[in-house]
Amino acid sequence: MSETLNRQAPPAAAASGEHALATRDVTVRYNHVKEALHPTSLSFDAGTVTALIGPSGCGKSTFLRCLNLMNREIRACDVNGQIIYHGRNVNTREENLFELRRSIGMVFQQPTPFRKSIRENILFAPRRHGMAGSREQADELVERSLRQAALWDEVKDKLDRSGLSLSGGQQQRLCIARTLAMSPDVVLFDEPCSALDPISTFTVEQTIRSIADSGICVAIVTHNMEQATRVSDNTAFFYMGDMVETGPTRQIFMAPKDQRLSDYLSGRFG
Ligand SMILES: Nc1ncnc2c1ncn2[C@@H]1O[C@H](COP(=O)(O)OP(=O)(O)OP(=O)(O)O)[C@@H](O)[C@H]1O
Repeated sequence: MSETLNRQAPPAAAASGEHALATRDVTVRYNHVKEALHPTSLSFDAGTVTALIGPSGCGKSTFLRCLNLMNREIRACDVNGQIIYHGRNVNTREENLFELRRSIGMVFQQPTPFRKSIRENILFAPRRHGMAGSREQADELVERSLRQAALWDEVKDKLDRSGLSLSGGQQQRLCIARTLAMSPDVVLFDEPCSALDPISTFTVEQTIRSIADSGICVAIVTHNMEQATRVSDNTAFFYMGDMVETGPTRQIFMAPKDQRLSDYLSGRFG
């Protein structure tokens, strides 16, 4: 834990003055009534991992889904406030979701490979976006994406096998590779390891870290405090729909300011 917390400061992506992603007073209501997320302002920089932590039902997944407008897929869900992607508010009806989600990818709790070969899992979205035209380009994209997700060595000789034939941890890395194939500059992870064994978790965490180290902005919802300390640069703590405290991960875990965060970290509730 201390080794992770001693990590050097993340690349100064914010040196340019612009966050990869930010929210300003974002709120979410389900069924047009219940405010599950109270006004939340948070920013995310390229090359960093931000962990979103807090007890069950506090609104972390709700908030994460705001970041690529995924809550739009939920009926009667209102998202207000600004979601600013490279300086532009994308929380407008005019926003092209297809294009936005190409740049802001998402990996879910349960690995969800398509019922297709490993190769076709990677190429599915790029083809829909008119990428990966020639056989050579497609091969290059498959290899690059699988390498980035630390899966290439394990599957390079069986790219035509079904993605579903892989183990759970490999399936999750296939889903990560599939997301990376679109060359996103933000990747959102919603509890990506909660269905995985410890060894697969370790590999996925390393992958998440290397994705951020390659310059991509990463946000991850996690229940696992150790995981937050291992992979993240910054942490935001949510409680009952409020983003209560945020800061460098070391500070959040070593010197929490808010009593609720202190209580949460000491296991008084969870
Ligand atoms: N589709 C939905 N419709 C109605 N209410 C919802 C919906 N999704 C979430 N909620 C409610 O919004 C609140 C926040 O839920 P959310 O899933 O964002 O919390 P969370 O912190 O991610 O929890 P968990 O860690 O258990 O996944 C909860 O009260 C939840 O019941």
